[in-house]
Amino acid sequence: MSDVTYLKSLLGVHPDFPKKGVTFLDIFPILRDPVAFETLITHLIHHILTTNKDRPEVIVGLDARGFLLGPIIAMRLGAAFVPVRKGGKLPGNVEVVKYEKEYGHDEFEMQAGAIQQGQKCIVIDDLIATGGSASAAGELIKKSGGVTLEYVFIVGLPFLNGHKRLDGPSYWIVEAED
Ligand SMILES: O=P(O)(O)OC[C@H]1O[C@H](OP(=O)(O)OP(=O)(O)O)[C@H](O)[C@@H]1O
Ligand SMILES: Nc1ncnc2[nH]cnc12
Repeated sequence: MSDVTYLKSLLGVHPDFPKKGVTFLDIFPILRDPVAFETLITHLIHHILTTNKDRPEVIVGLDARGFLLGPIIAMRLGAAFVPVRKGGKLPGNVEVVKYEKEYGHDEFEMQAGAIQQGQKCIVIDDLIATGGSASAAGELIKKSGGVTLEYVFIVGLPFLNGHKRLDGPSYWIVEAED
């Protein structure tokens, strides 16, 4: 079985969560299986290193499920990890961007000075739906002077066209069907 088939087989599928009409795709069964989790991380590292000719200097993980992947990937690549958090949770000076997502709206923040001018960044999250969250993270990176090499996800919902809103290339391992 390929990595992709294996990881897809473990995804949880929850119709009408968190609200009617949304089918929630749950990555936690992958994290509960240590072999699957290792497969996932190795797949993402291999993808990042073979697709980007520049080595990433910063892995930007999105609140909350991007926090489960970003630090592991950053450590394996010898890169910095920088969190993008929901509004009001980070101390000190922050950059702020408001955004719409598949089932509501929110606010993302990044600590001022977390990314140095010109640093090469990869955005990591569990899933891209409308692309609102990832594009807000891209805006925060730009405001901080960073450059986004790629947006990387476990799951993509390409029928929602979220990837078309991003200012750079994107990749997902598993494609969800409409
Ligand atoms: O492409 P979008 O339409 O923006 O949707 C994708 C985002 O939605 C989910 O996070 P959520 O905001 O639900 O936060 P959580 O991780 O704290 O549950 C998911 O983890 C992505 O970050
Ligand atoms: N369909 C979905 N499943 C899981 N997380 C999501 N975030 C936004 N849309 C989602």
